[in-house]
This record gives sequence, structure tokens and C-alpha cells, in this order.
Amino acid sequence: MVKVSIIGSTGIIGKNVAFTLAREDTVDEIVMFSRPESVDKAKGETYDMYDALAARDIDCRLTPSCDFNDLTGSHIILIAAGIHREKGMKRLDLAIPNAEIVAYYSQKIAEYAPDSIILVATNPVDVMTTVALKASGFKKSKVIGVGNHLDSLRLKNYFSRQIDINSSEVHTRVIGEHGDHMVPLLSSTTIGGIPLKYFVEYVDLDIRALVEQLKNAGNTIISKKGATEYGPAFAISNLMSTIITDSHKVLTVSSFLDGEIERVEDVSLGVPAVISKKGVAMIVPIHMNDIEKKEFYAAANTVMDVTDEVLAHLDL
Ligand SMILES: NC(=O)c1ccc[n+]([C@@H]2O[C@H](COP(=O)([O-])OP(=O)(O)OC[C@H]3O[C@@H](n4cnc5c(N)ncnc54)[C@H](O)[C@@H]3O)[C@@H](O)[C@H]2O)c1
Repeated sequence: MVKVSIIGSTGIIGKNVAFTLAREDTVDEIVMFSRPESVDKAKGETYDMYDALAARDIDCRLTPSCDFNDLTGSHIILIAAGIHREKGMKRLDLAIPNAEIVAYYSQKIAEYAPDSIILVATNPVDVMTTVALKASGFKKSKVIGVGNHLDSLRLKNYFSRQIDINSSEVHTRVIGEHGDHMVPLLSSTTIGGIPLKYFVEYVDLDIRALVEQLKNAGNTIISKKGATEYGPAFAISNLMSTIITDSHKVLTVSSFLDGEIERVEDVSLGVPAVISKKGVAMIVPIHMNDIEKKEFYAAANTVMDVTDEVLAHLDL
């Protein structure tokens, strides 16, 4: 029996993750957790989803709830509760209000579902990953932030469409901060097994413009339709399925660092990690060129400054 819970399940991310995950048919139950005033909305979401799942003969149970006892037995709990970015806001603007919410729910998870894995989506996600880690007291392998996995999928898609090549041929990764200080690892990007630097000689690629497009991707979507939904939902449910099926894929997730990458420590950042049913099985060491290293250190400093401020505010 595989059970997943979603905190903030009536929000755009929460409900889209629930629906995407249910459609993958890898879990038996999804608890749609919300505040008491939102349980009726969560109920409405489940009724609507049941209608859709019937068309695919999927029997996933959807449980609307505001009772923490319903979290017990969850393999994975996603925290997607919090305030979201409005047009023009940076992810870091959300730090203090969202940290209070994430800390509260992380403590509840530790109490009611001590064997679960916590996934954090609430922004700024790298800061919130450390907040969830400290507030829950969990091992660091069991607290995972989702941000750069989405950035990596976006970059893969850009290359695939620009070069008009199947996206399965593109291997690329974005690490660092899920925000302005993201680090696209162009030096280790390959297309059809060929390093990108050899490929750009043959196709008319403006890498600088692609990276700019990537950094602005979230804002562009928010400015046009108000919120991002399908991209993060698929990235998060993809990570959940990777955990549930114990598939040992290397995904880019936010993980608390103890010096595994470039001796950076005491901060959570997006890094390549082997994902198993235990969470982060291993952080994968990577080779960066000098520019990428410099950008990675800048990401670490930015996220660390905000994290320190937030932890002091929470007294964690
Ligand atoms: N990591 C990513 O890739 C990624 C992508 C998109 C959005 N996000 C972040 O995820 C979070 C949710 O985004 P969204 O678009 O679903 O927002 P939303 O406003 O649609 O939903 C927010 C949810 O949080 C709940 N909530 C709000 N305040 C709360 C509180 N004090 N206590 C408990 N629950 C509360 C709401 O009821 C709602 O269910 C935001 O922080 C957003 O920035 C992350």
C-alpha cells in the first residue's frame, strides 16, 4: 500500500500534483491535506478527479482531510502550502511568511509520519528545504526540495526544440539555486552523446539567449497566465514516482550539503542526486568549469544569507 500526502492540496501546485500522480497509477492513496476552511474545496477536487480517473480505470483513493492523523503511514509528504509569487516578485520575497508555514508542517510531519520522506515545493525552495530539515529533525536524505529538476526539464526542452532533436537525446542539468542564481551546466551537456561545445559549431544556437529564457521562464509564465502549474506538477510527480519505484535515477534536487560538491556546506542547493525509495541515496560529485564554479558559489552565498536570516527568525 503506497500512500502519499499533499499539504496545500487545494493550491495550484498541490491539486495538479495530486492529479498527475494519480494518473500515473503508482500509488494507492493520496491524502489531500488542507486547512479546515479549505476541506470542502479539497473534497470538490477529489470528486472531479474521480470522474476523470474513471475514464482510465484508475482506482487510486483520494482522501480530503484536515486531520493530521491521516498523514500517518505516508511514504512521501509534499509541502506545497504557502504564498506564491505575484508578477514581479522574486522567490526570495516569500521567505519569512513561507518559512513559518513550512516549519509548522514539518514539525507535524515529524510527529505524525516520522518514517516519511518530505518533499518541499514551497518557495524559495532551497531555503525551505533547510527549514523543513531543521524543523523536522529528519535525516538529510529524507528532506528533498524540488526546483532545479523543473529548470533542468525546461532547458532540455529548449535544446530539443531549438535543434529539432528528440528530447531523450538531450542530457543537461541545472544546479544551484531555483532562482536567479541557477547554474546551467553547459560544460557537461550532451546531445546525442556529443558534448554541446562540439554541437554549437553545427547549429545556430544562441546559448546566452537560451539561458536568459530559462532564468525568466517562471516569470514569463506567471506574467501571461498568473501561475505555473503543469511544469512543476509533472516535475514533482516524476520525482515522487522515482522514489516510489526505487528507480535510482539521477535527478537534480535541493539537498542539504555537507561539502559533497565543491566543499560547499550548511546550505541546501540543487545538485545531482541518485534517488531511491530512501530519498537521496547519494549526491553525485560533478565537474564544473571555472565560470560554473563561480556561479555555484554565488548561489550558495545568496541562499545561505537568506537561510540564516530565516532560521534566526524561527529560532531553529
Ligand atoms: N518548487 C517549484 O518548482 C515551484 C513551482 C511553482 C510554485 N512553487 C511554490 O509552491 C507554493 C504554492 O504555489 P501555488 O501556485 O500552488 O499557490 P496557491 O496560492 O495556488 O496555493 C497555495 C496553497 O497553500 C495553502 N496555504 C496558504 N497559506 C497557508 C497557511 N498559512 N497555512 C496552510 N496552508 C496555506 C493554500 O490554501 C493553498 O492550498 C508557493 O510557495 C510557490 O511559490 C514552487
